[in-house]
Amino acid sequence: MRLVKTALTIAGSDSGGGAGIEADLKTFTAFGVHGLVAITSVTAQNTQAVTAIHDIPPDVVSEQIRAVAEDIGVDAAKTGMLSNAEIIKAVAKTVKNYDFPLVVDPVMIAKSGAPLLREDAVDALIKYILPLATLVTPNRFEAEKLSGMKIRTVEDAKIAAKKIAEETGAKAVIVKGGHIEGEEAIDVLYHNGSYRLYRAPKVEGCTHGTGCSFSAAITANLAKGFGLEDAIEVAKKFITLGIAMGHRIGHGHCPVNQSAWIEIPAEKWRIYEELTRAVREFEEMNPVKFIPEVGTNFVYSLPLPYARTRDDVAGVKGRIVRVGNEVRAVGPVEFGASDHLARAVLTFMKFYPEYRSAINIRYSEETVRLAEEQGLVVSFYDRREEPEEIKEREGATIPWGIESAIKRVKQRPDVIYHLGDVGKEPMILIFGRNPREVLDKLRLLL
Ligand SMILES: Nc1ncnc2c1ncn2[C@@H]1O[C@H](COP(=O)(O)OP(=O)(O)OP(=O)(O)O)[C@@H](O)[C@H]1O
Ligand SMILES: Cc1ncc(CO)c(N)n1
Repeated sequence: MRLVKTALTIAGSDSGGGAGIEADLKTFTAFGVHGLVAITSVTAQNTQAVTAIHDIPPDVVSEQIRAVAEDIGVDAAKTGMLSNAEIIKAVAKTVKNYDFPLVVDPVMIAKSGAPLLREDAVDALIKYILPLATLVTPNRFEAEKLSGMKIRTVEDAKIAAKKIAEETGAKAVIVKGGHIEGEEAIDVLYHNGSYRLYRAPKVEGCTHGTGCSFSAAITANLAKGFGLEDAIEVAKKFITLGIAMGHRIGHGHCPVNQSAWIEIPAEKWRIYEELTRAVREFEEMNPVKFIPEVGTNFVYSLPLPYARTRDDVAGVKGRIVRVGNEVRAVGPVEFGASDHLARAVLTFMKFYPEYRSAINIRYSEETVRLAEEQGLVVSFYDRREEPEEIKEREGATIPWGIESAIKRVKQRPDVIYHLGDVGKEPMILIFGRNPREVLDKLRLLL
């Protein structure tokens, strides 16, 4: 028995790695599905343009499908760029020999505006491929072409989805809302005679490869045995995250980030483990004299580009306090458990992205002197220099303070302190790439 599921993509290659086969394979991997490919066309492409297209001979496309289907087996497949009518006919003829579910992304034009399907091949797509589709995933413009009607609203999308299903014989159609006006990206599914809407807020981010990655995510989840509607639900979450976390590369439309889906949870788990261990070590060091009145926190942030808000930074819930003669963490390590120190580390990362961990300890002149003697780079900020408009803005003091302390010294600081203000306890912050490094610096001060 084969334990891993397989998904096949029949599509073109995007040398920029943002769309096409490359996006599909990354998406399959993000869902733990083994990816198979039948390349239809090689494009020279980047985030700005498609500069060359070389179609693969139709019999070679068919043979790629046959080779993997016969030996390995295909749990679900998708089509992307099919380029010309001959390839379309060859693909239709070959996939008919097998009974895997087929998701058809009717790719016509790239984000950059380049045609990826010959004008005269649209009819072939309708005639030969759509009748075989478990699901068709047109964007607004593709749906207009396939239905022959204008689409401006969700209501229009509903009519078009039904029309495409009824006229082509596709089992289900989802008209995607990325190009339809509005605050939300609403995708309209027509399936088994009824509608279902999939909604997500429109996010600022990277949209090269959204259609490919979305249909690949649906295909991967079909391969895993999800029902169609559940597969789409997961794919919708996946694509929304991928757009928001897009890789800022190239000079045109930047690509979706398919690995955010697995990287964020994996990193969170690693951070949780490392920080929990470090907090235990800190407790064992029992540095009673380092615990300030407000308590200590110890934080560790997700890496960039995932570190955006305090919820992306792990800390100790309830802080680390002094109980009699002992140092104890009040609660467990959790993401979002720190406010002040999380903001400090997020600001620090703007200047030194690898420095993701920090701890705050009680201020004393002696500790600051010791840090300097030990060769640590020490800087400070003075709350009395804080501009009025910063004081008035909720949560702005710490970012301002950390930034001014960083700018005060030529090297990257290890330690930043401030002397407090009315009702504000003075404090020392120690920064490091990870909790281990923070503890190593702290040991120098014991
Ligand atoms: N800015 C956005 N914010 C959130 N979701 C979006 C955004 N843009 C597109 N989407 C979603 O991404 C998915 C793909 O839709 P889109 O309409 O962008 O496909 P496409 O035009 O085929 O993409 P491609 O550029 O790869 O051809 C859909 O689920 C859509 O709702
Ligand atoms: C190869 C390829 N397939 C699909 C798309 C759709 O975005 C693209 N830009 N390039």
